[in-house]
Amino acid sequence: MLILDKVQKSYQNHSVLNGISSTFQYGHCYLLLGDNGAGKSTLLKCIAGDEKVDHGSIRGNEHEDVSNLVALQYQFFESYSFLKVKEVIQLFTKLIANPSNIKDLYELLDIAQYEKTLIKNTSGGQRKALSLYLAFLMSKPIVLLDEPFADLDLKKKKQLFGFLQNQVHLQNKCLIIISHEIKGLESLFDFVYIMQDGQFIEHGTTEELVEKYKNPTFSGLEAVYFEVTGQLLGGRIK
Ligand SMILES: Nc1ncnc2c1ncn2[C@@H]1O[C@H](COP(=O)(O)OP(=O)(O)OP(=O)(O)O)[C@@H](O)[C@H]1O
Repeated sequence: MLILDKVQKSYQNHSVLNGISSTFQYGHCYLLLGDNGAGKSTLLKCIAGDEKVDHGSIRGNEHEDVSNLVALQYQFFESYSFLKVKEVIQLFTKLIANPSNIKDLYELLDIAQYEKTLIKNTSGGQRKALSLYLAFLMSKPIVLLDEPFADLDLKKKKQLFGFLQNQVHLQNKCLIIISHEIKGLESLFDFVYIMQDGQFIEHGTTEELVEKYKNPTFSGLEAVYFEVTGQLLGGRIK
């Protein structure tokens, strides 16, 4: 279990997380929605221990340090410029105590097609795919993903959807996913949290929220997001 208790974080007097509290369980997948700058990435970095919180706490059961239990996929992978993709994967596989066998993810992300490319010459999409692969290679029980579906075609999105479902239900992981590309993927998410100005302004199970918020133009979570924030998923309209 991951417990956030009144988490606060500021950058140079700019308050980014304003007292966030919640509990996240293993075997569930959580969708984190919010406008640009709402604080979503900062929250994931704090959970991963990459950023220190100013006040409040992030912990597991019995006050355990969760940062060792967490793998974070970054939006951009900038390291190891002069290594090839395959070499980075080999390096990580050697460094990790119990690397996961995730051949299906390797194939799904078409990594074989660019495994001989230097990191500095890979495309943004390929780097993202590599960071997604490394996040799962690490065999951590809590995995935090930042826009994993972006840059994937519909077929790949569906395959990744299946992979993530398997990670949650068969591997009993806790996934927290920032994603604005959720059309047709809603059933992956057990719970939805909507962030605004560093706070959760709404949360609940996907079913509860879809039942609570209806809209004549939008359906599913698009309707929920519009009703709660007055904005379109992925773009402002107010
Ligand atoms: N290292 C940093 N130093 C200073 N300000 C930062 C830093 N990281 C984030 N911020 C600021 O914190 C706020 C929240 O940023 P964050 O990246 O967490 O938002 P987000 O919800 O993930 O946005 P997006 O959807 O655009 O990625 C923004 O105003 C951003 O400029």
